[in-house]
Amino acid sequence: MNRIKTMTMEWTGDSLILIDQRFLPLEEIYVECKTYQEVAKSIKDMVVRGAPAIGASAAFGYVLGAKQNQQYTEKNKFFQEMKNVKKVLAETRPTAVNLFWALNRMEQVMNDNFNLNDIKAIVDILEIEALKIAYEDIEINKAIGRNGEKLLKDGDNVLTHCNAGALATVDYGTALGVIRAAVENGKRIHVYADETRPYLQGARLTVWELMKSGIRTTLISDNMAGWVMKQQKINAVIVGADRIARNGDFANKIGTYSVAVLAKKHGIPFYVAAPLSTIDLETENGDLIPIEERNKEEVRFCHKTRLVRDDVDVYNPAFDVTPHDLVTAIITEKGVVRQPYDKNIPELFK
Ligand SMILES: CSC[C@@H](O)[C@@H](O)C(=O)COP(=O)(O)O
Repeated sequence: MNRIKTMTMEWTGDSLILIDQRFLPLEEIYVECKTYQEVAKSIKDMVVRGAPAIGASAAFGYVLGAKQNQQYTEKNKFFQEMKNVKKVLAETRPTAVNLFWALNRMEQVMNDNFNLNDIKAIVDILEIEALKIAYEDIEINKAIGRNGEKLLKDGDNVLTHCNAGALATVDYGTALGVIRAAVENGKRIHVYADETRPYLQGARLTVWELMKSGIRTTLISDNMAGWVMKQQKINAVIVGADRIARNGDFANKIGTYSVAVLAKKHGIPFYVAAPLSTIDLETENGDLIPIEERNKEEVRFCHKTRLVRDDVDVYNPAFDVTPHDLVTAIITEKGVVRQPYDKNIPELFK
C-alpha cells in the first residue's frame, strides 16, 4: 500500500504524477511533481482540480515537502520548514475546504509524532497518512454513491454542473459517483452535462469521463439548463461542493446557484453530493465562504480561443454560493441529510 494509481493521480513514492486536466479531452498529458512547490503550482494552475483531488494532492505535496527537508538533523528546524510547506500548499486555492482539511490532518499526524527521534520515521508516517487519505477518498466516494443512488430511478435524466467525477477526486467521484452507482445497480441513467463556462469542466471533463464509462451523456451549454428543465427532461440535479457551511449553504462552481434556482422553479430535486471533509463546521453560513477570483483571461478566452480584446473588463468569480433552502438533500458517506441542515449536519460528525 505504498503506491496508488488512478486515472487522476499516481503516487510513485518519490513523485506525484497528475493527469493534466487543462488539456483534456483532446490531449492526455501527465505532469510529474517531484517537489511540494511543483504540487502547489499544479493545484494553482488547475492541472489538478476538484475539492477532494486538491486535498489528496496537497497531502502528497506535504510528503514531498517532508522528503525535501528530511536532511535536517535538528527536529525543530524540520518542523519549522514544514510550516512553510503547509503555507505554500494552503495558498493555492481558497475555496475548497478539503485542501485545508488534508493539510491540517497531515500536520496533526506530524505533531503527534514529534517525540520520534528519527525524522525519516516521521516522513514515513506522513507518507502512510497521505496514502490513507487517497485510499479513503475512493471508499468514501463509493459510499456516497451507494447512499445517493437510492434517490434515482431507472430511466432518470440527471443534470450536473462542472465536474464532480473521478477526475475531481482520487477516483469514482461524488456527484458522478452517485450516477455511477445507479448505473452499476442496473438503472438506466442519462446525464445532461452543463458545459460550465468559463473553464469548461463540464464539456471537457464530465462528458469525457462519463463517455469513457459508457454512461449516456448529452452536453448542453449553461444557458440551456432552464429550457431543458422546462421541457420536463430533467428528473434530478446532482452537483458536488467545494465547501458546505454549517447551515447547509454551499460553494460550488460558478453557475451552480443559477441551476439551483431553476431547479426550484421547476420542482426538480436538487442534490449535493460531498464527503464530510467538504463540510466546514467552523463556517456558520455561506456568506463567510471565501470565493476565489481567477484570472480574467479565462473569460476573455473560450478554452484556447480569444473571444475579446485584453482591455475588456472582466469579472471572474470561480465559485458561487447556493443557499441551503434550495438544497433538497446533501448526500454524504454517512448518509443523506435534509433540512433543517443547521441541526442535521453536525449530527453527521457524532
Ligand atoms: C467532487 S468535486 C466538487 C467541486 O470541487 C466541483 O464541483 C468544482 O466546483 C470544481 O471546481 P474547480 O475550479 O474545477 O476545482
